[in-house]
Amino acid sequence: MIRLGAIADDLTGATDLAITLTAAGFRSAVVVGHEAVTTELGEQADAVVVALKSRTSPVDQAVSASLAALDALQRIGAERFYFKYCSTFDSTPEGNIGPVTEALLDALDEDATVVCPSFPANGRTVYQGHLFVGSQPLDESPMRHHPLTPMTDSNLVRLMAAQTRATVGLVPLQEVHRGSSALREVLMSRARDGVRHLVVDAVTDDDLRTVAEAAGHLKLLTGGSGLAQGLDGPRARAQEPITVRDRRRVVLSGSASSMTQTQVRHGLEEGDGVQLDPSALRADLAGCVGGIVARALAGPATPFVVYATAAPSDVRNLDDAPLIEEALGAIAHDLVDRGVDSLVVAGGETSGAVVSALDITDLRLGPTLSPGVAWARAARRSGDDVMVVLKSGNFGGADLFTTAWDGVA
Ligand SMILES: Nc1ncnc2c1ncn2[C@@H]1O[C@H](COP(=O)(O)OP(=O)(O)O)[C@@H](O)[C@H]1O
Ligand SMILES: O=C(O)[C@@H](O)C(=O)COP(=O)(O)O
Repeated sequence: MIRLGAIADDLTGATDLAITLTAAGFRSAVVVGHEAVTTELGEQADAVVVALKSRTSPVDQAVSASLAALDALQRIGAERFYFKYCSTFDSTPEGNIGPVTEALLDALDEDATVVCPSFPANGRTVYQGHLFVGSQPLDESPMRHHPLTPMTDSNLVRLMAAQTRATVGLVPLQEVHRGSSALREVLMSRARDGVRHLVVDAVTDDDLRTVAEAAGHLKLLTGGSGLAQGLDGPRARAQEPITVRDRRRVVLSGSASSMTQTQVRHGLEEGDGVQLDPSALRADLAGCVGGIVARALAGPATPFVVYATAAPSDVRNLDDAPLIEEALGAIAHDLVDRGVDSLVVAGGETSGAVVSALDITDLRLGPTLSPGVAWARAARRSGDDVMVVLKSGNFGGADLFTTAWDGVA
């Protein structure tokens, strides 16, 4: 019987959470969409994370996909749940974090939950309800210019209140520092007073462990992956061995995040690459894909980086986003068809597109490269496996695109 059922609003978020759950001693599996949740999986894993692509989808679609995932997880025995969203609270003014949390609480007949995106290992902390990225408030960080979910406020209470009709309240750090028993009393009493979404401050991993312990009575937790450090798995040895046979090292980057831009520039200095040109893609998608695949296969570039954005000025028209995703998915498909057995993919939406083009059903996490970034063995519906790193936009060091293969190749 699985101990934890999780729902992640994008793919990199799902792998990020599974990395933390694996470290916390859960045998974890990431599955793509609710249809891939099976009874066998429930027997093999202690935690199942359903990866959705719902972060920027219309609210009603995000809600129905999340409820379908909840239902599938309940069917394989899950009684405790985790809604994973971005540690930078990536969302639109109307959702989808608020409406999905609300719908999950209703379906579970629960009064309240915590809202806890803090992830100190990657510089995301929450103080007095304000989300910081490193030393900058969220709205002064590069997230202000994110192409799909620009974040122009750092106040989580205000952001969440705009996305839900229910009451949102703040549990400040002082309450967290009183320890888990006292904090649990606070969470319970605020819930009795009708506060449904409890934004809890946390600036260190210790704070997160206190929050997780205090929230032990809640059926639903919500947050980034950091909060999951405080969950106790059955301590199974859970990491998947990763083996890469093919020498070619290809990075597919649709991410427009500032860390990815640094990684793209570094990768181009160390290896080779090509930038996607939306107008050329629009004119002849198949021709562009074929040309790029041929160049990547000519290798052995270390690495070969296919990228959409190397500088903020590269993002000219957001309407190009689906075309870029389609192209990167098609490139991934052709490369794997021709024997490439490992790919580093940057960006959550982009990872969703690549995973769907490769018809991947589930992922098991292998060695970690940096907080929130790890290799995974991805099982395809066709029966073969491919090794992937699905990198969240702002995660990983500057040299990730060159060093990712050290130790597995
Ligand atoms: N130059 C560009 N022009 C238009 N859209 C872009 C460009 N670069 C990236 N995108 C789109 O922006 C989105 C980036 O989201 P994602 O893959 O989640 O990465 P991140 O959140 O790290 O930026 C994708 O849909 C991608 O196709
Ligand atoms: O919590 C996080 O920051 C990540 O797991 C995540 O969700 C990042 O999303 P993308 O930047 O869209 O990859």
